[in-house]
Amino acid sequence: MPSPSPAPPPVLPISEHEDEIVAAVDANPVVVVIGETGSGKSTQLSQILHRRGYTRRGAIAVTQPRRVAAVSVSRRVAQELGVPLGDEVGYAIRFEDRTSERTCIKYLTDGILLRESLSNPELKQYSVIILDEAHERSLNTDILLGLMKRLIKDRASDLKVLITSATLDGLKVSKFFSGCPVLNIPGTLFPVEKFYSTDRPTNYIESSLRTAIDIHAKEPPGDVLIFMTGKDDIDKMVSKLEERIRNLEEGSCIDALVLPLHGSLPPELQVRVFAPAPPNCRRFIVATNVAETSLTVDGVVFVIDCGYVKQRQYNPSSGMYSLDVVQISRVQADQRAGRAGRTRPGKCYRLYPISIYQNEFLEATVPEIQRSSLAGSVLYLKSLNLPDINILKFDFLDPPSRESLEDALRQLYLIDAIDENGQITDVGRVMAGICYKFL
Ligand SMILES: Nc1ncnc2c1ncn2[C@@H]1O[C@H](COP(=O)(O)OP(=O)(O)OP(=O)(O)O)[C@@H](O)[C@H]1O
Repeated sequence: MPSPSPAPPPVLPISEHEDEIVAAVDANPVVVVIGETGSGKSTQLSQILHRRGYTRRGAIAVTQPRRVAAVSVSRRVAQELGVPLGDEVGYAIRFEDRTSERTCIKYLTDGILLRESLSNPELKQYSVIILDEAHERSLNTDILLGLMKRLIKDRASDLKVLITSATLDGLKVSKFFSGCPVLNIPGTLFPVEKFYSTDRPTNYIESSLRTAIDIHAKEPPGDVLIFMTGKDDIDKMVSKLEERIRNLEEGSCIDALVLPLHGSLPPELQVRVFAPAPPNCRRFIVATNVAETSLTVDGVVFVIDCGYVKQRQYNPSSGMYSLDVVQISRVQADQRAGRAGRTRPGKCYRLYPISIYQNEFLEATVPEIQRSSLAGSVLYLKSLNLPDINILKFDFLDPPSRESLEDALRQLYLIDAIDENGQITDVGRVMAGICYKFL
């Protein structure tokens, strides 16, 4: 089968800093790369290092906190290099491994990299590990940050680690990695104009609907990405939006197609959003925060951001999780806005006043590690058999509370996963394998 014809290489802000990036990577085991949304971190860094010979000794792994991002970014990189997906460029996500022995650029979820390190703690198959979207502060990425810190001591001569983020506090990460260099890549590709509401709406679904219909009626062609908090809101939004579009006067607007996008959608339905829009048709993509980072949906010009997200919160005193709708952080708001302006100028409608963005939103999302049960992660760390590891003193970028670490140890002891000395049991090892099989 002939290879797909290569897309013209984009001149992205990051491409203009290729020499500087390569010089920093040549000279240091760890480099932090901070770049604005759409500057090219996810798609270009791996290609730059591949071009400069870093795949001669091993593959480049690029982690993503979300499956849909691992698939879509690897697809884009394969397209840019003009190779079939699964050959030199591939991806590995839960239940799906699209790589071969020839794969030298591999996109994978952070959970899959953790699973790989269970059977191969030194991750010798990789010459470069890029932890992408570190600002998301997923639990798995935070554990990987700690593991990378150990790993580069053992593999200082043959492993490079890059940590990339749109907004992560570079100095803090640099300090964590003993003062490693931080490269700030300025510049975005296209401008995104931001509009704020004067008040917080009482009903964000209704307000998003009104804004979407307004765009459809008044704005030139361009797809609309609408952020909702979860599947239930998305289902409601999709059916109401379809109904309102049906009720518009015939011929008053171009055609419309409404597509949901969330983590529990089967992959074949998720990828529908990456297919080109039918001619003369505006697509409305109604998504959770799976669309917040790394994704480029070609055609998206307008973003509607309700300012909320559904977040799991663990309470170690009760041992219970709650699922709460909470305000997003400024980092998340900027990531959401950054989904527009990637292939052309865009507009972002924030359904909250600028004062809320500036004064009420937290600067960054609370790291998942500080709001999760750590039983699975502690079990994982124990199963690695790392020498001299003390879980209560494991080197985390933002350490979880002692209470949640002790809670995790207690829970693991109660289910016989560790013994009274804190050593992992045979049962614990089986459990760790099962946990990470499903990541
Ligand atoms: N599937 C795609 N279709 C069209 N253009 C794309 C696609 N994927 C990437 N691009 C182009 O490449 C640019 C860089 O994308 P990339 O994902 O590498 O940026 P990034 O810096 O990682 O952004 P973010 O931090 O927002 O994830 C986009 O702004 C867009 O112009």
